[in-house]
Amino acid sequence: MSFFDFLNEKIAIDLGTSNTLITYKGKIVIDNPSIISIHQITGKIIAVGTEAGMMRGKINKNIKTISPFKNGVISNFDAGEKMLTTYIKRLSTFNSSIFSSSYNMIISIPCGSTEVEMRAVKESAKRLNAKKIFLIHEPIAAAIGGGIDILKPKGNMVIDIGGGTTEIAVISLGRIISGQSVKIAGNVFNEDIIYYVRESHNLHIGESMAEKIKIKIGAAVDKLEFPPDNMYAEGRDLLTGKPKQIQLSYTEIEKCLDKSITQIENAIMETLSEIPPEISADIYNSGIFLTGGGSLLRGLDERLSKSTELPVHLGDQPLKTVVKGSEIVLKNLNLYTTVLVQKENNFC
Ligand SMILES: Nc1ncnc2c1ncn2[C@@H]1O[C@H](COP(=O)(O)OP(=O)(O)OP(=O)(O)O)[C@@H](O)[C@H]1O
Repeated sequence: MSFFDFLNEKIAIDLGTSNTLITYKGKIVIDNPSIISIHQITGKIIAVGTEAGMMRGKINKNIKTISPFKNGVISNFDAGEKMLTTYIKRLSTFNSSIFSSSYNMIISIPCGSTEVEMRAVKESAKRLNAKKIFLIHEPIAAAIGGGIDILKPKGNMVIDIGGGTTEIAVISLGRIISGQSVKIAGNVFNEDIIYYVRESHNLHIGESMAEKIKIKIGAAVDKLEFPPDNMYAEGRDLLTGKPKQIQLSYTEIEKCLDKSITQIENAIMETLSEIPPEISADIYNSGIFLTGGGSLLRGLDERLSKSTELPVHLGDQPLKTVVKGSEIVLKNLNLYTTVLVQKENNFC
């Protein structure tokens, strides 16, 4: 029996810019928005997760709604820790002593994380009583969660489009050999929609409305086989100040997202142009694995396939791939030790 077998309790965490997912005993037990509402004066937690998300843009000046993670890393330490503590405490529904006992924890982080950011994540986890804390780069976890055997001497390309970052990585023998972490992902798509609606329809919409528009009619190509119906969007008329409703089509949203998607395409092309020819040959045959919530944008796989001239495989449950992969690594540490983040394998 190895050392790792003695560490029984295992928790995998995907601390995403948009969503926090936690697995415990092989099940996803927390799947909530990464948002917390805090009273500005007392510091008291008002709401966490879905409930806090519903409060966004609708609360009084004493209550602040905070997204503690920006571009995948903690930007507000206090709020991030409070949110994580609440979620870990919720695990006591499954094991009443989990918060007082110590456990093994794996946390996925973006490739571009600095030493300081990684230390901050580890420190927060330590204060949550975690015994051993492992870090894993998101694309590695995504590839494993997507069923790719990354330990083989074979090149694989993974693109994970999240809320804050798009992680582009070429992996071989369990290591990222080339890659980029670009700050263009779901949140920027929302900003594009807010800007477009303001400029073209004189309507000021909030973040939640932009998110709804993206999910209901967002598209990456102008011709869809199954186009969504037009939708109504509400906000404040910039000219009269009154509440107003407009109608939007998916082709409008496709146009306003085009610039950001082109930037993602450019980063993919740049990464492809830097890899060794043997790896290029592998990727020519195996194609690209596309995952993360942003990959759900209609027609994005088709568009990326056209621009790269490569097959693009869309994973199922793209919002859960990273945490699933992290969980697999934590359960099989003897096999996957080399894929964990260590100073010497921090390539991207
Ligand atoms: N159907 C959909 N169409 C388009 N975008 C979607 C859809 N569903 C979810 N998203 C977007 O996916 C993003 C969240 O994806 P995901 O949970 O993979 O990211 P994250 O892990 O929170 O972020 P990051 O990896 O950048 O830290 C959000 O921007 C959300 O709006």
